[in-house]
Amino acid sequence: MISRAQTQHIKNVLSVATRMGAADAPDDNMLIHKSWTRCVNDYGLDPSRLRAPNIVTSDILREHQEQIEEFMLVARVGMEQLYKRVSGLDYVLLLTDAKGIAVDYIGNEARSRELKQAGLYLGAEWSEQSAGTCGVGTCLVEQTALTCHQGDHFDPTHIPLTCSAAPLFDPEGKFLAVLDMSALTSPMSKESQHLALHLTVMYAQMIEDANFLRHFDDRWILRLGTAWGLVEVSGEIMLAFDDEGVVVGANTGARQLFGRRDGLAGNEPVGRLVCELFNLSADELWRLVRANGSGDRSVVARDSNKMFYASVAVPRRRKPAPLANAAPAGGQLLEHTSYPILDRLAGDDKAMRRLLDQAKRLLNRKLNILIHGETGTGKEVIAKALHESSARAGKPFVAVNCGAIPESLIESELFGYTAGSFTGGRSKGMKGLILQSDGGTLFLDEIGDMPLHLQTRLLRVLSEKEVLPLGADKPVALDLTVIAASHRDLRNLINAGSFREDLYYRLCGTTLHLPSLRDRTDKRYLIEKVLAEEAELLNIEAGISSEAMLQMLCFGWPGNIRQLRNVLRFALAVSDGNIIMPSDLPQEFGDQFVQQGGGPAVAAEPVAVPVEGRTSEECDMEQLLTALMRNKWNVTKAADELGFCRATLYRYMKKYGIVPPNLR
Ligand SMILES: Nc1ncnc2c1ncn2[C@@H]1O[C@H](COP(=O)(O)OP(=O)(O)OP(=O)(O)O)[C@@H](O)[C@H]1O
Repeated sequence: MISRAQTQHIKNVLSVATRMGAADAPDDNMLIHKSWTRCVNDYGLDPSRLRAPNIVTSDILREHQEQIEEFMLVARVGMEQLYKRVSGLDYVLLLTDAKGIAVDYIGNEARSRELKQAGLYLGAEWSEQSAGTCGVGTCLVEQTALTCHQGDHFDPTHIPLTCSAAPLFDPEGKFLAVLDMSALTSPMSKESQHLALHLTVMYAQMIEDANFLRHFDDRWILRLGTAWGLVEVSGEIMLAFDDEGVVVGANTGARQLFGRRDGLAGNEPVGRLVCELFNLSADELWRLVRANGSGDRSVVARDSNKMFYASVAVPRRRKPAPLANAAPAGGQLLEHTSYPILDRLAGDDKAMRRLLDQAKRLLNRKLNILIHGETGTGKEVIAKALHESSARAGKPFVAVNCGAIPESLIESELFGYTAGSFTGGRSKGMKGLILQSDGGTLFLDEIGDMPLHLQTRLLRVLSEKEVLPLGADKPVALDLTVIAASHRDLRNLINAGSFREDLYYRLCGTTLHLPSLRDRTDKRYLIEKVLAEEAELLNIEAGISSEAMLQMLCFGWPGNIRQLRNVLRFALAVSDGNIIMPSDLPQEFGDQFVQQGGGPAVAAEPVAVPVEGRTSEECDMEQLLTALMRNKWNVTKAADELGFCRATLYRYMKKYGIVPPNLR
């Protein structure tokens, strides 16, 4: 049902789109009106056809995320900072890629239904072609920051929204992403969004510059600014150059100064000598490096005659020197990326592989990490693996379950106490768990259960890097990495007032989301791995029958990998031989299998499968059965899921002797 306001909006859009098409009359809302015209004339969109938001599938979303995943890590830090600035104002932050797909999102979880309905959500497609004129889509086309406020939107369903968007470019100057700050409701006047646009532009620039510095962390960086005291920290204009003084990268500010951004004419600074671009001799350039912030730091750009203050930062990381007998000239040395402890945590599950790649890149950075996942998904296991793969391996790894320590003891356990400082304490006092982890990693499991007053003390430990034991008059300095974990969404706890927002931001330098076992596609790998580990403890060789394997693959695993380990331990204990049979599994396995329509359709005779490796035939049968059971034996749906036609699916069923339950 179209409202009166929407009908008026449609008329307005169509009248502008046809008028502008005839004579490109300038007006005060030019960008928006040009976009309406494109939507009608170029993309054939009809404003009277209301569109539901297009949210892509999780597989497609993952593909888009994978394309820019390194950049996303940097952007996430900026987004969290920005969200902190605007929290309580009901804004949502979206990061879209250059195709307009929202690859990252931060919003109020309590309003996630409404936000999803409006398309302000992870996976939403906001290109102009798909959504019409909007903050992200129009920013993508115009490559400039803008606010698309209420009636500026093309689609009448979007007219309650306000969206401020800013473009992000990669270190080569190519369009990379859009940062968008949107709200479901806002005051009528577009001016009300002035600050929102300003903040979006500012954080987009900060993210872009952080990405630039990450990309060129093995190069010299020349920073230029117009304020003398701020030039070391401002990223207004940055050029990366090599040991010969040749520019190898320029940020957006520098590209604008030299009149060129991707595709636009001008003098490309990359490839030229720094001394050619400014009135600087080579000696003066290196003097700037040595001056380290003091002395005369003014330089003048030769093209524009503009004066700037300059500073030069030394490379943060040196490229490894080529090895003797290394690859031929031009060949690349591979970076060392093998971390066996982390690598063994997953098989071929895409989400886990991505998470592990992300984890590897975080190693040895001074970042605290938050791990989120259902109980038993392996949060502590991954925290320990991160510790053991880092330079802190060999130093203490101290795990604390904040939910398991009685509230009355948690303070003394964590912070420790001096002799005689509390009744019932040890006479010599006690070094708390925080201090015990000095030099290593402190793993705080179930951080959401930590009482509020201790959150305040923990925050102080993290920000000041020192701890004050109970009864002590002087704090003790420490150096530690904190990995915190929770199965609950901490943002909900923040909204409910039981978790400190500042502590949350301090803890989540980055967040790793562990998938639940039922969603993992490497269940067979995990079953075989945990079975091998349990068998080794008993000093036996163990295997598993095809049917028991099938029942385990089809099980829902509410207790995740912990439950898997317990089930295998139980099965090995009750098994007659060393091959686990369906009868060795707890009762609920058989029950769930029959409810899903499984049963003795295949491999009535138990067959031991080797713990390592499997044939492609077994794999196909397994996929086939899983798809059939997941779709309640609906052959059409199962075939769709597998990407076969029905006839092919029937052919496979015949080949493996799979009989649907209703025909048995
Ligand atoms: N990748 C893995 N490979 C083998 N075993 C694993 C793996 N991940 C977890 N486990 C096993 O699962 C069990 C639970 O792991 P862990 O304690 O790390 O889970 P958790 O998510 O921290 O649980 P909780 O939220 O209840 O504290 C342990 O027995 C652990 O050995």
